[in-house]
Amino acid sequence: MLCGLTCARVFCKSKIFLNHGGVANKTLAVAFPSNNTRRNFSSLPYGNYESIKVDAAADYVAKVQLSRPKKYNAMDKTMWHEIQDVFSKLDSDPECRSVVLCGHENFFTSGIDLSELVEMGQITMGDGDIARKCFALKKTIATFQDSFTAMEKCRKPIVCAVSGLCVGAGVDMLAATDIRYCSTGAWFQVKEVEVGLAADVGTLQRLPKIIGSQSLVYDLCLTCRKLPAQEALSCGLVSRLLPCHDTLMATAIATAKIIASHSPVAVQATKLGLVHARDHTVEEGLKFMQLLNMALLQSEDCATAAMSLMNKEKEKPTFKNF
Ligand SMILES: CC/C=C\C=C\CC(=O)SCCNC(=O)CCNC(=O)[C@H](O)C(C)(C)COP(=O)(O)OP(=O)(O)OC[C@H]1O[C@@H](n2cnc3c(N)ncnc32)[C@H](O)[C@@H]1OP(=O)(O)O
Repeated sequence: MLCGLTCARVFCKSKIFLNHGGVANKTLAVAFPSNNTRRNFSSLPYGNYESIKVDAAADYVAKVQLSRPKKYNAMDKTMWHEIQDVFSKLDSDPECRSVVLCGHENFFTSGIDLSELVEMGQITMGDGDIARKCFALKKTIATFQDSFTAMEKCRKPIVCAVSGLCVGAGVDMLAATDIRYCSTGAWFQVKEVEVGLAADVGTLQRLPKIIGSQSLVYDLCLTCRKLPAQEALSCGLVSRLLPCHDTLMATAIATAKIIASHSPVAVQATKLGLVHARDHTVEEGLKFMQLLNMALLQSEDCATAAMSLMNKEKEKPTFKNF
């Protein structure tokens, strides 16, 4: 903190001095190094996916689109694997600062590909020892869980845009994202009980912490009724309801762009702090932030941002990738 704020003061003074000397741009060059280039996320290492498409929605904003349209984006093994893979890669890609996750304009996803459930059923049917079957199933469930947990672990905030249906594992996935928007006509269904399962890839853990009402959580999870867009908005499952898919996408991208314009250090630390806060007491969360910020307050981003505000700069400062 000391280092960051000291830098801010030094920069601040030098700007005043340089302004008098009429070379303010030099100050900007020193304070806001611009080493940034636009990245096309559709190239390697993101170019070889089958069930998802990865693209650049804007500078520093990756767009991940679920893409098995003939099956309403049902999640087969490939898609589960690719979701895990892409969010792990985006997590450590310094040129990605935020992500927009979307599906098709008529469907986000119809949940797990039912053939995966059949395959899991076959494990139980086969001859062989029950303990070994149990461990095989446990491993499969853990692999599916890891896909969505990779989204939560990805330090880059994820803005999820849902149009049309979002069923079963789609809700588990949605619940692992950070900002959720939908368009008119979207609907959500926690369908697992209807297919003879208890949801096991995140809905039961994350949904109660997203929507305040326990009664509504039980209602949705036990009746499997379809939650319409307007009710999803009023219960807080989504924070914005847009009139159509195009406006939804434009709004989600605009939000992701704003996030990408901020200090990546501050943004990523904020996501870490919020995910931690969800699962800990206030006291534990405050201690966690002491430890996190005793490092991060020393970032040059803090000096840069503070100086820009103090000097009432018209242009937003730029920050190095992270
Ligand atoms: C360890 C376990 C981990 C995770 C568990 C997750 C649990 C879940 O996800 S539960 C939810 C499972 N999903 C479903 O039950 C949805 C099943 N599908 C439907 O109910 C309907 O298809 C629909 C989504 C409501 C859409 O209906 P409709 O508009 O009439 O279109 P269809 O003709 O039915 O579908 C078009 C095409 O897509 C195929 N498809 C749709 N969803 C799935 C799916 N989940 N799995 C596999 N295939 C799916 C459907 O069969 C059609 O394909 P065709 O080849 O054209 O027949």
